[in-house]
Amino acid sequence: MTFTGPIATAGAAHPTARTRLHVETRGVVDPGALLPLADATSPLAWLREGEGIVGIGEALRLEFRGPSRFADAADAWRSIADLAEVADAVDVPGSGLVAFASFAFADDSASPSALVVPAIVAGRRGGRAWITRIRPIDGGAASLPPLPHPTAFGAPWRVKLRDGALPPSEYEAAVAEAVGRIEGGEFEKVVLARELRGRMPRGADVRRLVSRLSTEYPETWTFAVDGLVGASPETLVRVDRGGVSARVLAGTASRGVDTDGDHDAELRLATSTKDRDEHAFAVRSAIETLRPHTSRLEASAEPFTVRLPNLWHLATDLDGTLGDGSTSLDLVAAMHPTAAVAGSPTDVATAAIADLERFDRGRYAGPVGWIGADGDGEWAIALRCAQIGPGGTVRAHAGAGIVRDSVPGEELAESTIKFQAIVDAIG
Ligand SMILES: C=C(O[C@H]1C=CC=C(C(=O)O)[C@@H]1O)C(=O)O
Repeated sequence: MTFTGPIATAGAAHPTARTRLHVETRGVVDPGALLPLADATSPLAWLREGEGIVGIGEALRLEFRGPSRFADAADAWRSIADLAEVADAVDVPGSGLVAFASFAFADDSASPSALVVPAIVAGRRGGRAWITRIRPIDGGAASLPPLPHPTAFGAPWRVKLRDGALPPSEYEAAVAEAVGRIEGGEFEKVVLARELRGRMPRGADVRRLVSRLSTEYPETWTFAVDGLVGASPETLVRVDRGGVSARVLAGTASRGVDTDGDHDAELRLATSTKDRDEHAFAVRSAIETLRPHTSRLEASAEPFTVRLPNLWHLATDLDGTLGDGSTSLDLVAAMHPTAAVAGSPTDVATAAIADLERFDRGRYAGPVGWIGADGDGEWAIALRCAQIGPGGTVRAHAGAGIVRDSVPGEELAESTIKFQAIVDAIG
């Protein structure tokens, strides 16, 4: 697929990477919950443990497609940040100029990757709250947008999700085929996903879904960017004043039904050769891609277990120091797709996904997050999520890492547990 270049859409009169933005951040009395400030039908949000940012309106929006989507977005952002006039009286991660972004998983996806600079950002971090107002300097609004007001959530709504592409029997067949190819030496690991579909009622308040996810999964990154809503436990990369960190996840077990069963499930996962192998591929790929950009990079010595309400994961934390002046988006470009969502080796596994899944993942398993004017930012892998499309269509995806010892029925069950976050929140 060929690159079509940044596509100017809403926001400023003719928004491009050359658009000059005026940005003002000032501290405010803590407004309490941030979500009631967000737009009801297309909220922008990045939340964890009661902190984060929400965006309202659009000052600038750029879209990117094709294999160069990350590099093009990174270049565009450098230009936008260089040209912006920023007065930031708060100076914490997320204050000042920020863009929310979400990228398609595959180079040939029909889904555009979007970089959205809100007209207003409301944030809270480390006990400080702020409001940022952003306007285009040329040809746009002459004054800053008005301060936002909270609005009550609209009526409750539910969506019944049904099997979409790769229904259970076909998913199991794809897993069996993948195991055969692994045994044949074609690749070592591939991550295969399946789809659920539904339709939201007209005018549904999407903040209800975001709110349910952040309440039920407070330790995850709850995000809403351009219709992509989810609660991801996996930090793709975080850059904060020269520090780089990531949380690699791969290897999953469902929670036990009682305390003893739960402890057994955790222990089985921590000692499972199959899960540790699957995890090792993901850690290796993350280290290999981050190392050239860091002057120091350390990984936790052993994988540890992370507990979510519905499942256990094996996790490894990476911590390092940026060595080459990369922005967080440059690192995202280098790291995507990790072995946690593609497989290993990356190229062969990515081709096998296209071949075995035979559907467009859209932004599922792509990077989602925010970037600031200095290039710092926080990015997750878009997991446990649903994409809300035109007319209220909903597409949700969940997958599992397939290795030599994978059993189709067990991988299907694992994908079902992973769906639980979004299925329970939406349905
Ligand atoms: C591909 C997904 O999860 C990845 C992240 C954590 C654990 C995974 C696993 O155990 O297979 C997957 O690699 C998904 O949630 O759709």
